[in-house]
Amino acid sequence: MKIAVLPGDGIGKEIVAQAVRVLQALGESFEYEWADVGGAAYESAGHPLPEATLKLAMESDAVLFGAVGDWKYDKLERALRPEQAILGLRKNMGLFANFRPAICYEELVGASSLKPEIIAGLDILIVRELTGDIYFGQPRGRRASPDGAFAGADEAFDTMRYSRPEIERIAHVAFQAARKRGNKVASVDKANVLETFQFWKDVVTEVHEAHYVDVKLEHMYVDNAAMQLVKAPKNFDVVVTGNMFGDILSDEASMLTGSIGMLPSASLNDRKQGLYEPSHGSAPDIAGKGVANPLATILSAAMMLRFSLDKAEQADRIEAAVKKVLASGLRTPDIWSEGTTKVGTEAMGDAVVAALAQ
Ligand SMILES: NC(=O)C1=CN([C@@H]2O[C@H](COP(=O)(O)OP(=O)(O)OC[C@H]3O[C@@H](n4cnc5c(N)ncnc54)[C@H](O)[C@@H]3O)[C@@H](O)[C@H]2O)C=CC1
Ligand SMILES: CC(C)CC(=O)C(=O)O
Ligand SMILES: [Mg+2]
Repeated sequence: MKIAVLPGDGIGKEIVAQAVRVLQALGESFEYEWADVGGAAYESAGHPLPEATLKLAMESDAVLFGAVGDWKYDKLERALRPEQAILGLRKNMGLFANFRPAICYEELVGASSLKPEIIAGLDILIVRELTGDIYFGQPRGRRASPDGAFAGADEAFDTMRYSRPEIERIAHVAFQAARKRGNKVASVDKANVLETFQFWKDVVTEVHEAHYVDVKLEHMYVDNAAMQLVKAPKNFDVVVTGNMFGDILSDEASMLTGSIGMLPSASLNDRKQGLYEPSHGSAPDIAGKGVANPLATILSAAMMLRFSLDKAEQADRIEAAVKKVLASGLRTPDIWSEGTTKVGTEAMGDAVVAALAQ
């Protein structure tokens, strides 16, 4: 089985290196092929998603991805900016279903900025639609404002849109995931203001009534959901929402787990092919310092084993090894607290590899 390894930029290289070491320690005969992506590919090939990288990703059984982006590319024309690489991979591979599990490990209850009783035992799953919404909607651009109070002034615009099939398929994914967990789905929208999200709510309701009446469904406006996530996060089981709201809410949810460095993700298409990446970005502020938390990427590799490579037992082994390492008291700076031992990215990788052998 072939894994495309795309480390990307910033801490992407540091954390993916640790995830690959952990995968290699499993004793499986996976084939790995590395390629540049994002800013690194812009430097080496003049484009953030070169054809060869896309071809490799499309032909592989799974993609292990780090992160892309750096402030130094922010003035490039949009098509050449590193972030276009991850957007292009998601669109071209049809990776419409993004799973972001926010689990608070017992040992990290003290690392969260929330009170222990609010987050102890937390296990929620954010199901984010990943190939539609305002991130991909056309038209978009800049122009002279055609009408209104500021007619003639410069303006910029994007388009929020969702089609029925796009909403139906992500709703099915969320309801089916809920059946394997707490049997509860919160569909997050902004139906009180946006036509796109009134449609979202209508279609989710139809899918529910036609196929999943055994699953408890509630609808929640996104502003309320953002508040409820910090007030009473354990009331959630599966959260299903659009691309932009899912992006924002999953970063918020990451702090319920202790750090964004703990939140893995899986992005799947309808062929079981997937891209696996931490939910965070390239963290230019800490890149090159050897302090980034590699656990979100290592846990994403576990999701890859489970969802794309049919190696659920190996996924369990990695997750158990991560728990052992946390129980032993090792912490990267983002999850460090009094009484635990601060280590860097590589030492954390070493510890997970060692725990696998125990
Ligand atoms: N999928 C992707 O490739 C993504 C790329 N980005 C890009 O990443 C760049 C930086 O974006 P930011 O908004 O700063 O978000 P970010 O997620 O990279 O960083 C936000 C904060 O979290 C910290 N952080 C992130 N990952 C960490 C880890 N593993 N261990 C310890 N601390 C960690 C960073 O140091 C920073 O303080 C931008 O160019 C952005 O567009 C952002 C999100 C996703
Ligand atoms: C950089 C964006 C394209 C993506 C993002 O923030 C995410 O997927 O979490
Ligand atoms: Mg994000």
